[in-house]
Amino acid sequence: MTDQRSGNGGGRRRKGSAIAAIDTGARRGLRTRVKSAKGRKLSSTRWLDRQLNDPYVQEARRLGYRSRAAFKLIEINNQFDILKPGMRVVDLGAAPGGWTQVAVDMVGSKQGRGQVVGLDILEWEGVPGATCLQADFLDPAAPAMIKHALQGPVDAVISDMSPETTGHRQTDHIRIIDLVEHALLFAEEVLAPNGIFIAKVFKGGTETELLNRIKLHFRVSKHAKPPASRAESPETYLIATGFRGQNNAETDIASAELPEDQDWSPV
Ligand SMILES: C[S@@+](CC[C@H](N)C(=O)[O-])C[C@H]1O[C@@H](n2cnc3c(N)ncnc32)[C@H](O)[C@@H]1O
Repeated sequence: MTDQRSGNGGGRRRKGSAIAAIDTGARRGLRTRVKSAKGRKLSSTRWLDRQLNDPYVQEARRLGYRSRAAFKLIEINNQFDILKPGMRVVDLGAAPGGWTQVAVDMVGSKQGRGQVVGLDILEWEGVPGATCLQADFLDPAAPAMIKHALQGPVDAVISDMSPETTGHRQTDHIRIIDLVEHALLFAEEVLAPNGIFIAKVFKGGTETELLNRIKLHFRVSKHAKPPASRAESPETYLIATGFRGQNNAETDIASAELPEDQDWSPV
């Protein structure tokens, strides 16, 4: 995976070796530390301390991943065998780019296979091998912007989008569900038959309506909390596979038009 790495940093990396390194006891250490902090707000010193002691943070730095979140996608993929060479992937809530880097590696877009399009509301640095866009996904023009960048129907829509949390459980829940619903509607438009949808949700909060919709459009749906997801975080991931394919993705993507009053060029 040496040349497939999309970020900074040097050294060679074999497939899965990052996770293997963390698996050897370090993850157990992480769990202990995180549990001890559970329920308490961390001071900036303790936050820094936790960052320095977090093996995922250290491993991300060593391997040139832009975020420790990269390992969540690697672990989800290890568990569900989702991303494969040649796939076309849309990554929502992509900044600073950890998932995008992993997706680029897995589909082989740097070697001319597959395609990765990432989007975030924040300013972010482009990831080599991916088309990186900056826009609010809730902006009505954002789906057209992504479709415009796509070269055909999508195999996986993956969303790690999360709103800024307020600490108020119900507000945070409503905000993330809103993002997931928009991501799901978009996935229903662009996915190829058998496509995959992954989205971050908050535990205990996946609305029945949302789950019913997922069941209608996908053959299998599950929840997963990868080990890299901090134990005290309410986040969990919804994994839906086997898109039933009742759409016009090919035509819809090919005919997407952008409003002219804005600069839509990739970052
Ligand atoms: C947990 S971070 C994603 C980390 C990323 N997956 C990685 O591996 O580096 C969540 C992201 O969701 C983005 N986000 C939240 N609301 C958004 C929106 N309305 N449109 C686009 N991105 C959004 C945030 O800006 C943030 O970068």
